Amino acid sequence: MGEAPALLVDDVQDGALNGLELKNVTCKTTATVGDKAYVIGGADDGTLSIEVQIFDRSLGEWVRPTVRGTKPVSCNGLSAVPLEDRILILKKGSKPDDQIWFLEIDTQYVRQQQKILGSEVVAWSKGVIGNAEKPVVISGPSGVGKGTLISMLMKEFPSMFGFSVSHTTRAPRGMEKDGVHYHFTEKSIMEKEIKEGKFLEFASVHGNLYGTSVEAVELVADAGKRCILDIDVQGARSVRASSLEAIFIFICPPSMEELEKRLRDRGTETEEQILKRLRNAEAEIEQGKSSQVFDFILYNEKLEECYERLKKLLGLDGFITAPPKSGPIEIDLPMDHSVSKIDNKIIINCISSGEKESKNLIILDVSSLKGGVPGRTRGLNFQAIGSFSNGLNGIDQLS
Ligand SMILES: Nc1ncnc2c1ncn2[C@@H]1O[C@H](COP(=O)(O)OP(=O)(O)OP(=O)(O)O)[C@@H](O)[C@H]1O
Ligand SMILES: Nc1nc2c(ncn2[C@@H]2O[C@H](COP(=O)(O)O)[C@@H](O)[C@H]2O)c(=O)[nH]1
Repeated sequence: MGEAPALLVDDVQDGALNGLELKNVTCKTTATVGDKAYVIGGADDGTLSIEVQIFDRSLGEWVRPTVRGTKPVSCNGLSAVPLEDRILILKKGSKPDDQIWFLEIDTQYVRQQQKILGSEVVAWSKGVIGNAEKPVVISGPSGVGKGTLISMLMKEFPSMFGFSVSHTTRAPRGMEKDGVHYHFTEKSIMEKEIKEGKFLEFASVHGNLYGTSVEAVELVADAGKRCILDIDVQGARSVRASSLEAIFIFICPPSMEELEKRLRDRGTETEEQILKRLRNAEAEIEQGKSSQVFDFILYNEKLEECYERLKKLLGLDGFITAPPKSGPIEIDLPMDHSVSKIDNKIIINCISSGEKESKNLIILDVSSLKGGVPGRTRGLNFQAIGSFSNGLNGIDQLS
């Protein structure tokens, strides 16, 4: 049986937190986890995003953490519910797709960032109802046919897959477009952005810097599509170690001779580059076959056969046309609500004007949360009880 409902929202409307004065507090909320009180709300300096400050009770001092992820824009009020490794934030008076957020405070990603920076880090991720399909990471030596296979998949299933557009410091090839094939950038800029935590992974490949930005993966998720990442083995290893749950596929050439032929026939690299890519290919193939990173290895000998096996792996064999795309499920929370928590259930009590008590409840189940950075916490489930004037977006009311 669950414990008695406990109101965990601690609005600091009176400007005081445990006897400490807070200046200009408007629409701020605190959530206490252990010795730390997280003060979350609109910035005092007039910026539009929600800011975070931490009061460390054990040290008796304020800490301004490094904040990773896209910050939510400020709103008319916030509720905060501490969970194990993150704080659930419900935004009042925001659009349905912008109401549920998580402030990660002790997730794998946050701990990793704290280790790198040696200071306090928190990270924002948006709450997503249900479970989206896992992203697909495709790796393999240069010239094996990754891009060709991905193009075929995107052409056949345009509404299902979205490509994660990487950043690179290499020069564009003839037909390549900035922002479509890659974000072409400069080394110094990319290095600065890596330090700022904008990249999910990055690696030096064949003498240039390549990386997947958190935003590149978020953009695909926002479009309701399954993300495909075309990255090298080092990048795949980094993603495997991150909080992003994905399927990892390694594409192998039938032989080194065939790989060389494909690279030469493609005609996009200089002789020096071809030789460098072939040298690197031997080590990549060895790592791809022996490492624990990859879930599947596909040999790309005959293109059509390899493509059919790829579709089978992704559960797409037998699809005559792409399955219909369903929009994201959203809940439209009313402006007036109170929040409590019983076990893994967050009870949102929706109070209509004139009512003292409400019979309208939304119950958010946070028992199966997954992931976090880059940008999204998935696995939220919900149940709606009663009649809602605001209604639920994208789903029928359950009772
Ligand atoms: N099974 C195949 N048989 C013959 N040629 C192939 C096959 N698969 C791909 N190719 C050709 O090989 C060349 C390299 O393919 P592609 O550019 O897709 O490789 P890649 O793995 O994406 O390389 P990179 O990592 O350098 O981007 C292309 O010209 C493509 O048309
Ligand atoms: N670790 C990463 N590797 C990447 C990324 N984007 C591409 N790549 C890999 O680089 C090589 C070379 O690509 P090319 O376009 O110059 O031929 C190839 O193996 C790609 O898979 C990335 O974001 N991160």
